[in-house]
Amino acid sequence: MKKTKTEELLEILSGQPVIPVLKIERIADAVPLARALARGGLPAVEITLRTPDALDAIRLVVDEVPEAIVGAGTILTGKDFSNAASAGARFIVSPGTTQELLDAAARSDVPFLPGAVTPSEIMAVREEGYEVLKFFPAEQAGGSAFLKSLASPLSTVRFCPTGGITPDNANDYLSLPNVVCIGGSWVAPEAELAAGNWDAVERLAREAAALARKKR
Ligand SMILES: O=C(O)C(=O)C[C@H](O)[C@H](O)COP(=O)(O)O
Repeated sequence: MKKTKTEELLEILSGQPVIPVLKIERIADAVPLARALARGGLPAVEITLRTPDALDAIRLVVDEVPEAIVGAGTILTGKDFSNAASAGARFIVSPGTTQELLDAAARSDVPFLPGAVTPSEIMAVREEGYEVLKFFPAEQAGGSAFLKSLASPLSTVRFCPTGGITPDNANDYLSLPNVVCIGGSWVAPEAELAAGNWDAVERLAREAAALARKKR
């Protein structure tokens, strides 16, 4: 039987503890970066639409790095959604949720990870059929303590928190029952990208991939 979009999304997100959030300034970095992350054990990545070449970067990685699972992030409009889906993104991530995005997601076969923070926002998105959500900006919005408090009243909802997460606080999130994975940019630091230091990126990815969902 064909998987539902939620099943597809959960399969991708639960495959690794950390989803790298990538801002690709130089298109030439896209392929070696995705390869280094995959070698380190993080094949699923979120390429954000925050740079002019982001859609081209998605296309390139989809074409040239078959081991990568390419998602698109910073999706703010219905047009962004359809552009990213056409570029080959396998999942679509937004920092928040709008009706326009929900409509675009409903028309598409590509799974959507919508953002929500407050109980009311989460309940509204849940009414639309979403039970796997992005929680952004995680640290600034209340961090792991906030997420933990959502687990009992909103027990069916699970999150991928991002924003301000580092190796130092990663386990605070990964140890929560309502966290599927975390997102973060620390595995692809700008300085290492600028220097083309793919071995360093691979090392960071390997460390991130080894983060365990251990209990506190
Ligand atoms: O662009 C998006 O779609 C976002 O929601 C933002 C990113 O997830 C965070 O910017 C990552 O946060 P840092 O790891 O603190 O850099």
